[in-house]
Amino acid sequence: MAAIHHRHGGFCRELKKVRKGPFIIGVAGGTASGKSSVCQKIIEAIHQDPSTKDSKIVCVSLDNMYRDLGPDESEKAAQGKFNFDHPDAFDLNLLTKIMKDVKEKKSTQVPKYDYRLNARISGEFVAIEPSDVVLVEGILAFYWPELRDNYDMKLFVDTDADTRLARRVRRDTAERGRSLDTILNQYTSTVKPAFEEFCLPSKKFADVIIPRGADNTVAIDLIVQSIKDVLAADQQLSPTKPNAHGDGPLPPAFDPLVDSSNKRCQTQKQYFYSELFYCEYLITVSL
Ligand SMILES: Nc1ncnc2c1ncn2[C@@H]1O[C@H](COP(=O)(O)OP(=O)(O)O)[C@@H](O)[C@H]1O
Ligand SMILES: Nc1ccn([C@@H]2O[C@H](COP(=O)(O)O)[C@@H](O)[C@H]2O)c(=O)n1
Repeated sequence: MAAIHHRHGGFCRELKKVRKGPFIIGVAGGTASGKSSVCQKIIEAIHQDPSTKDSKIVCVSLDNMYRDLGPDESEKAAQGKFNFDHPDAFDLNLLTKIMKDVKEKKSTQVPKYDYRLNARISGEFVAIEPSDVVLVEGILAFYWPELRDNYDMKLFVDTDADTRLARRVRRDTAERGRSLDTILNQYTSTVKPAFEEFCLPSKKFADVIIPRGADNTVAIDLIVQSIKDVLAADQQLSPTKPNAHGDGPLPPAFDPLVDSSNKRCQTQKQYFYSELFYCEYLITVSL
């Protein structure tokens, strides 16, 4: 029941024990499905809303977690023959360390990665500051249970393979210094088989599947609304906020009966969420 308790903590004081760190969202999907674009849209929407504009939201990309290659592997990579879509291509220790820092709301550093050199850029890092919401995106974001278990919400960006390949050709020729021949060889020899073996089966872990990626504004709006609800609940529970309710009665803003009687729900969307919260409240109290 942790997933229900922690997401709508206004109903349940146990929430404080369930999630102390940031709200962590895993975002998986095939290459060029639109994972980064979806994350960008979510971040923009949170920053644009006056009620959440001061919340800290950050994206950590598994693209920066590729491990260093040995000389033979580098040679293969230069020819487009190294399998960057296999779990072994990633630095799991680094990933684990960064997730630990992020969960504990500690500042951390993610190495910058150069796709032209197939290597980390020596001495260059992206700083990740302690955040309220952390998006973790990558083709294998759901693959490792130890990574997956950190997520409070899991999104799978589901874009058809033709569209993804077309986008990858455009992107990798323009931004990653690849020839068309190398891209197509890599795609058929490693990218596609690894997608089918490691990425696609992980779709079953998703809470929300987003067809068409960043074009799916309805799905993104719903996800953003859900994040805003979590941020609002966190604010209510924060001991530093003057309106924190501690062990007292439930705050009116989170009383499901008040919400479902529509006093606080001006829009249909809000009403939908209050109904959803009420259902979760009933499940919670019945356990
Ligand atoms: N909805 C879209 N329409 C057109 N191009 C898109 C769309 N979403 C992403 N792209 C382009 O496709 C490429 C891959 O998108 P990106 O969001 O980086 O995917 P991923 O993070 O899954 O690799 C980028 O060049 C991006 O500009
Ligand atoms: N040196 C590298 C490292 C990775 N790739 C490819 O990147 C893809 C993952 O990134 P997306 O933004 O597309 O999700 C993955 O499919 C790798 O094949 C690469 O080509 N070279």
